[in-house]
Amino acid sequence: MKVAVLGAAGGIGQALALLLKTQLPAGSKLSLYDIAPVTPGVAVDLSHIPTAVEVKGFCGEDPTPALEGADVVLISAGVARKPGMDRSDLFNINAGIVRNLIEKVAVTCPKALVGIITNPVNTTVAIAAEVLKKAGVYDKNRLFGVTTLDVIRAETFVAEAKGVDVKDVKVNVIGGHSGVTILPLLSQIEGVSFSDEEVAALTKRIQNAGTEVVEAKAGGGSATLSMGQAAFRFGMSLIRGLQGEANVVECAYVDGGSEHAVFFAQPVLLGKNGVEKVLPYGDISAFETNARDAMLDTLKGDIQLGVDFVK
Ligand SMILES: NC(=O)C1=CN([C@@H]2O[C@H](COP(=O)(O)OP(=O)(O)OC[C@H]3O[C@@H](n4cnc5c(N)ncnc54)[C@H](O)[C@@H]3O)[C@@H](O)[C@H]2O)C=CC1
Ligand SMILES: O=C([O-])CC(=O)C(=O)O
Repeated sequence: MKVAVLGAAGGIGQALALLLKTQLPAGSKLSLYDIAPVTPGVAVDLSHIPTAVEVKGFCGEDPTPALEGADVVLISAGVARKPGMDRSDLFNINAGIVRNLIEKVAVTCPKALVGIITNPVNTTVAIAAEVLKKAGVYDKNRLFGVTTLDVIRAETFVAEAKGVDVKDVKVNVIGGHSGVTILPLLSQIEGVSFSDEEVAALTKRIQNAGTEVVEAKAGGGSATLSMGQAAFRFGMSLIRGLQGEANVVECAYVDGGSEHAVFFAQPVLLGKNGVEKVLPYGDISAFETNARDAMLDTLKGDIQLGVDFVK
């Protein structure tokens, strides 16, 4: 199994690379790429950790050597938010970065499963899809917007609020990955109940959790360590699916035939070809139905921005 991390010298990339180096299955290859010249050094640093995972680092303008033979590509290359910015403010810089990287993926490892972390995810995933379509290699089952951070935040905050073991809390988060497009389905969580006020407050906190970190870091960036963990969880689930493990389910932002929007985050069953099956997200409350319907104009607008960028 070969995993490539693009943006590997950054805050997310380094945290993710550490987790992958220590926990990928024995015999795996880890390939780190970033434009930053420090990247080969990050790989040398990690290579001193005694695990049976071979790690190589690449820098410069061309990611091709890092992508050769990759089964999974996780992309966190780009710029992060500062206080006062929305994720959409990152579009101007990150749209072109994702387009250029995906052009190389399309040529070098068109069959790889690709997880996009770079914001604004609602739009960058649409950009990636259009680039892959142009290259004639688009497979909707192999492209994912990584929304796992919303899931782990929801699970953490619910466990804290209800005083239950976080291991027992499973939350589906649907929609997209910004503001009102993030919709945690709190009504479905087994074993806990919430007042209307609690639902409103928890939903808002989960939607604004990225901003909570951006403000706490006070100009020093956005979530990196929790995102590293989230990307690791998602990347490992992709790998477990590729290896034929049964019942590997994650929420992700996919082109899954949703009635709501071309791309929509919902639970998917992962397998040897990426998305094995898009799963229904189940019954939702009146509050959640309203929130879902209210997000759709924003989400569709975000997606269209990506489509137009490539056209
Ligand atoms: N999907 C999600 O839930 C989350 C997404 N993010 C997003 O992830 C992205 C990365 O965040 P951080 O790691 O904190 O940023 P960072 O600034 O620490 O790292 C980004 C890295 O990308 C590299 N880079 C820039 N242009 C590149 C290119 N053309 N090719 C290869 N590498 C390039 C930089 O050299 C840097 O090392 C941001 O867009 C951020 O908004 C952050 C948190 C959560
Ligand atoms: O908020 C940001 O800019 C980074 C991000 O996507 C998150 O933490 O969810």
